[in-house]
Amino acid sequence: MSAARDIRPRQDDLANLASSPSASFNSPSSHSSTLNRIVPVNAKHLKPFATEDIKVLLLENVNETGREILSQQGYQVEFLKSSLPEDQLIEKIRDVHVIGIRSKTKLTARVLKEAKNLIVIGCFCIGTNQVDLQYAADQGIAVFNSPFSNSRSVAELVIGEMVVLARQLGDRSNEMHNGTWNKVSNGCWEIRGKTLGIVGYGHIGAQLSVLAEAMGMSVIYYDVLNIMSLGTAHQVESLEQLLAQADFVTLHVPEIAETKGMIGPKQFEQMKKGSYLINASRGTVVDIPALIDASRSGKIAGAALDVYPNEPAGNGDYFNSELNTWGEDLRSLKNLILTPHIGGSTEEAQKAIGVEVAQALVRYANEGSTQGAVNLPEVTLRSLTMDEPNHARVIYIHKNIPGVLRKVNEIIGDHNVDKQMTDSRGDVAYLMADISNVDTATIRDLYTRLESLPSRIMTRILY
Ligand SMILES: NC(=O)C1=CN([C@@H]2O[C@H](COP(=O)(O)OP(=O)(O)OC[C@H]3O[C@@H](n4cnc5c(N)ncnc54)[C@H](O)[C@@H]3O)[C@@H](O)[C@H]2O)C=CC1
Ligand SMILES: O=C(O)C(=O)COP(=O)(O)O
Repeated sequence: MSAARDIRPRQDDLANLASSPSASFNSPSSHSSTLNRIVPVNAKHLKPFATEDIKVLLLENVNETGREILSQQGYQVEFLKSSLPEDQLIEKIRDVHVIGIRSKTKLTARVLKEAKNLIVIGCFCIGTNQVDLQYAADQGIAVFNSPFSNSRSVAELVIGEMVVLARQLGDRSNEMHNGTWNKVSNGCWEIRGKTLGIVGYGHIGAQLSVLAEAMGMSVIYYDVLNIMSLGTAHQVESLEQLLAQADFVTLHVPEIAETKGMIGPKQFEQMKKGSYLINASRGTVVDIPALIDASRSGKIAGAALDVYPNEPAGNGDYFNSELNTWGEDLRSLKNLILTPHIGGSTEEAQKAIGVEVAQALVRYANEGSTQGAVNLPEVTLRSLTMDEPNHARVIYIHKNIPGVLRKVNEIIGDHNVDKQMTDSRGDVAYLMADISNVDTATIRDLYTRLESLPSRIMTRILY
């Protein structure tokens, strides 16, 4: 069995590498020109560095299932319960190879520019709008998420909220907490027989559709894609049609340019009088001042919000509601449920997300597999074993321009390439090749030559 080693870009090893007899390294000028280092690692699994060298930063209270998987790899795992303000994030991210976040932490181009050692981002949630995915891809940084592990939790929350809104339970409960007995049936309804309008019929919307029908509701949905309906739900052609028919409108779209302010004054006008709005997608999808107006005027009979345009960083922080033009805020409204972005916050969801995303991070760091990545082409080769002596896996992330593969194959083609896979996504391409019968000096030489190609974004060699 051979010793397993790895070559990886790493900024803080200038001294080690500059003295390397078999390779020359230039000073770093950008993320993609950071330096590499060669570290022996344990022979059972191939690692990108010596395991104890990998620095992982986990923010926003990532579940312990994920923390354990990463710690068991021997990585250095730093865990924080909340997100960080941008300046502190920039300080911390400079040093780390792997970062795990949830929906709050914004990984903008400005932040990522400082992340010289970063190879991968794990979003321990569904949404990836908080990450500049294209910038990350352009730097060769892979991004993973958990596409559906909390979908059911969100769908169940929405079902619960519809009953709570239809029966004004939030207000009744508040009154009782204040010592007031107020037994009313006016404006209180069953949800059976009502129409639910789902905007965005993806993982959450579709799951909700099934649950709502089981409660006796009729389901209509609007989506930019033509999507097969479940049960007896049916797709409508426009948002306007949905708003005109639905007793409950619930939003399950991603935060993208097209969905910002999707529900504003005009859409509240188009809703049925006495209907309800639920938003557990992203805060920017609903115009909050318009919601306040629609609630004050009695156009809508209630609303449930789980997400906000500006959310506090951590527990205990002050929640500041936006105001309408009259200076009225959300907290003053009747029959309004406000929850602190807990749609996906169940034990089941968080445990499953912890496992799923941490495993993807380990697979990427240890083996280079981009299966499930949201910003890079999905490329995978079968798992590496250390049974094959003098075996190396070349990972070459490069600009998707003509002629690159010829150049790469000129470099690796003199060796025994056992398998190779390449794919592109937009301007970025990802190549993986397993090579046998190569010694350390050859690996260094391959690395140096690949690094010197103008198409290079990031080179990693696992061995
Ligand atoms: N409150 C919470 O804790 C949680 C919130 N979320 C949010 O919910 C969103 C939806 O989640 P999933 O259902 O898993 O996403 P998904 O990607 O499975 O489904 C989204 C659907 O929205 C549709 N869509 C996109 N743009 C649209 C537009 N302009 N008009 C109509 N439909 C449009 C898509 O075609 C897709 O079918 C996530 O992006 C995330 O932001 C997700 C999980 C938890
Ligand atoms: O999964 C998502 O997109 C969510 O919005 C849940 O976010 P969270 O992990 O609770 O910060």
